[in-house]
Amino acid sequence: MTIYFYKVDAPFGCFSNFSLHPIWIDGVYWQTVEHYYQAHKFVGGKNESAIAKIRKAKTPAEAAQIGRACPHQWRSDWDLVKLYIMWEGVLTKFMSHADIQAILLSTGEEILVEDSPVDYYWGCGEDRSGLNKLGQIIMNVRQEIRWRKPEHTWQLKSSSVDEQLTELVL
Ligand SMILES: Nc1c(N[C@@H]2O[C@H](COP(=O)(O)O)[C@@H](O)[C@H]2O)[nH]c(=O)[nH]c1=O
Repeated sequence: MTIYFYKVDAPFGCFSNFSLHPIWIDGVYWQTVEHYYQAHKFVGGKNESAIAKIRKAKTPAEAAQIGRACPHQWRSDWDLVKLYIMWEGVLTKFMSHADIQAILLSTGEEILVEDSPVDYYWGCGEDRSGLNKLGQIIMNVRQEIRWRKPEHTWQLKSSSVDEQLTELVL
């Protein structure tokens, strides 16, 4: 069963980047992943003062509004780095908050889809044909957490460390 998420106050709303789960990255505090993601459009760009404005934005919607304005001021490599920035923010979020990490792991192998009616890159768009990059990142993070926390890795539970190493080497 595919799990669709989008609005923070709807089921699986904690998967949205707008959910109020702060993160610390490189000693810097961000109120939400959305604040972190939007601010990074301006790192090394022509208008670095936007970073502080986005960091202080009262809501993730406000952070997005500032971040989406003036695309000509974004860093020139934004399209190259945005997937990595998003992955880092989302991984940090689910590593930092045990309650939502448990919700993520409880989804097993279900497909996760950001059900945005307007975004065909991060979400699936109105007709659900979009790329769903955010859903893909969250599924990747789910697997990453299982690898980092072997107690969640049910596939490996039955075999010993020696057996696992042999499997990896062969
Ligand atoms: N959840 C959610 C949104 N979706 C988020 O917007 C971000 C993409 O922004 P951009 O790259 O600037 O188009 C990304 O984090 C995506 O998950 N947008 C919204 O306006 N409202 C919302 O409730």
